[in-house]
Amino acid sequence: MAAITIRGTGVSEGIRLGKAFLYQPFISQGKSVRDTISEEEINDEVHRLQLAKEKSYRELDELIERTRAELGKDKAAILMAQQAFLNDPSFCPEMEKLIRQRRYSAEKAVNEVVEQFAAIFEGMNDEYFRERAADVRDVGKRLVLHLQGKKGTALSGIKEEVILVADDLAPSDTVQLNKKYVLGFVTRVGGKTSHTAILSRSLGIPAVVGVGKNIEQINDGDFIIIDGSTGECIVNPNDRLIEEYEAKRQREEEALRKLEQFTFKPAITADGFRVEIAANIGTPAEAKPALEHGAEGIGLYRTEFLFMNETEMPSEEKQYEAYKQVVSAMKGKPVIIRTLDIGGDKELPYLSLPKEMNPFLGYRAIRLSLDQSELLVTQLRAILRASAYGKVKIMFPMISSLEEWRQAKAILEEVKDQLMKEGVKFDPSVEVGIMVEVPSTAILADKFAKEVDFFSIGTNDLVQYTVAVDRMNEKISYLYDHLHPAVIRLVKQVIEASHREGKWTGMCGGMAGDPLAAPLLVGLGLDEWSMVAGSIKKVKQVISQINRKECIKLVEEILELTTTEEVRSKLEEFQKEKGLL
Ligand SMILES: C=C(OP(=O)(O)O)C(=O)O
Ligand SMILES: [Mg+2]
Repeated sequence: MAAITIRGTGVSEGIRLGKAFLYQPFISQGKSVRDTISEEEINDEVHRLQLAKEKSYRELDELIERTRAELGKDKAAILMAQQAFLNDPSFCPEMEKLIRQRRYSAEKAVNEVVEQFAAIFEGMNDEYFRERAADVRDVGKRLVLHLQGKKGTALSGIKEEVILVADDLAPSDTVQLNKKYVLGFVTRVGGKTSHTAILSRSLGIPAVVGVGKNIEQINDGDFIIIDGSTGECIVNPNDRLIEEYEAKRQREEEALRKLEQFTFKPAITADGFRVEIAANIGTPAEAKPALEHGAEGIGLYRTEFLFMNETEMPSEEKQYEAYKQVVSAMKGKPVIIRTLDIGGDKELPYLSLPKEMNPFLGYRAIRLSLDQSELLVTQLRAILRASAYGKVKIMFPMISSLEEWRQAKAILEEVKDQLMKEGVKFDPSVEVGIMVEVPSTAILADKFAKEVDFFSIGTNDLVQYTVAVDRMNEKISYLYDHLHPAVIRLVKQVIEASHREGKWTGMCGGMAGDPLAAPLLVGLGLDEWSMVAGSIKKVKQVISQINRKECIKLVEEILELTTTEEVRSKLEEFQKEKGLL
C-alpha cells in the first residue's frame, strides 16, 4: 500500500506515530434510523425520547462531577450549560411536538431541533455565542446515542495507544479521554483557535486540524504519522518514512528532555545577569500549571476572560474569589492583575458595545473603564481585597496619555480610601503600573516613568499600532513582526526610561516568549519577562547559555540594521554560533 500524505493545520507541535482510532459517534450501530413513524408508535417514541433525556441528564451529572474534580470549575461549566439545554422549555418539548405532530422519529426530531438551535447561535455576531453551537450539537449527539441504546461514547473505552481521528471533538468528548492513551489528534474541521486546538495545546498532545475531506483516506486501524508543527499526516507510511520520523521524534524528545532541567532554575546569563520569568494566564485554573512550568510569578493575568465567560457583569464577590484563587495559588510570588481589557477583538455581549469602524482604535480597555468607572471601581475593590493574600500588582491596559493614567490612579486611590474606611484588609503598598502598547506611551516613557511603579510592554498591540498592521488580518501578517527595527527602538526607549527613574520594565507580549529575541532583550536589560507557560523552559535555556556583555554588543549591531529580515538573520546567526539553533 502506497503512503499518502494529507495536510491540515498543525496546532500543537510534536511528532507521533501510531494506530488511527476513528471516532464516529454518529454512526448508528445495528439499528437503522428511520425518519418517520406510524400513528400507533407515537407514544412509544415520545417515551424513548424521555428516557434518552433522563439518561443524558444523569450522564452529564457524572461528567460534571468528574470534570470539576479533575479539570476545575471552568471546564465543568461547559457541561452545566449543556445540561441547561436539556431543561430548556423550547428544546425537548419542541422535539416531542415534532414526534406528535409530524410523526418524526425521535432521532430526526432531535437533529431538527438541535440544528435550529445551532443555526441561531451560528448566526450571532459574537464568538462566544457562536461556540455554543458546538455545545448544542454535543447535547444532540448524546441524546441520539442514548436513543440508539449506546452507553456514552467510545472515547472513554480507549485502552491502547492511538491517534484519534475525528470530525471534530466536542467539549464533552475531550473530558472523557484518557490522556495516557491518546498520542495525538487529527480532525476534519477546525483552525488555530478551535476547541480541539486549544485543548491539545493545554494537554501537550500533538494535533493536526482542518484536514478536510481527505480525512476519509484514513481507515480505522491504519498506521499513521502526524507532525503537529507542519500539519502533515502520513497514512500507511513505508519503512523508510517510519524510520525517518521515528528518528525525528526521538531527537525532539531528547531536546525536550534537555529542556526539562531548566524548568525550575532561575534565569541567569553565563555572566550573572538575572531576570524574572513569569507566565501569562487568563483563568485561575492556569495558575498551578504555570508554577509547574517554572513561572516565578504571573506577569499578566488577563481578567477579561472572567467577564467574557459570564452572561452578566461578574459581581465584586465573584471577581474577588477568582483573583484570590490566583493570588493564593501563587503563594507569595508576584501576580500582576490587569484591569479589564475589553473591546477590539474581545467583546462582552451583555455590555452591548456600539459597532465601530475601527474597533482597535476605538472604545476599549482603559477608555471604557474610565468612561464606565463603576466597572473599574468594582474591579479595583475586588483586586485590592485579594491583595491581602499575597503579592498583587495592578496594571492598566492600553494607556495612551498621562491623563488616562492619572485618572485611573486617582480612582485607585479613592477605592483604597474607601476600603480603609470600611476596615477591609488589603495591601496598601501594591505596585501600580501600565501596559505600554501604544506608541504615544512608549514615546513619552520618560514622563510616565516618573509616576508609575513599572511598565509592562505589550508587543502584541505595540507592533500593531507602530507598524499600522491589524494583528488579526492574515493577509498582511507578513508585516506583523516584533523584530521590526522601529519596535526595537521603542522597547529600548521604554526600558531605559524606567531605569533612569529607578523603576523596572516587564514585557508580556509575544516577543518575551520568543527564544530568538531573548539575546536582544537581555542586551536591552529587560527586567521581567512574561509568556505562555509552555515557552518558559526554552527561554530560560537560551538565557542561561548567553552572556550579557555579548548581548549588549549584539544590540549595538542590531540598532544599525534597517529591516526586520536583517534583524532576524542577525539573531539567528548569533544563536547558531552558540549552538542554540
Ligand atoms: C499582552 C498584550 O495584551 P493582549 O494580547 O491581551 O492584547 C499585548 O498587547 O501585547
Ligand atoms: Mg494588548
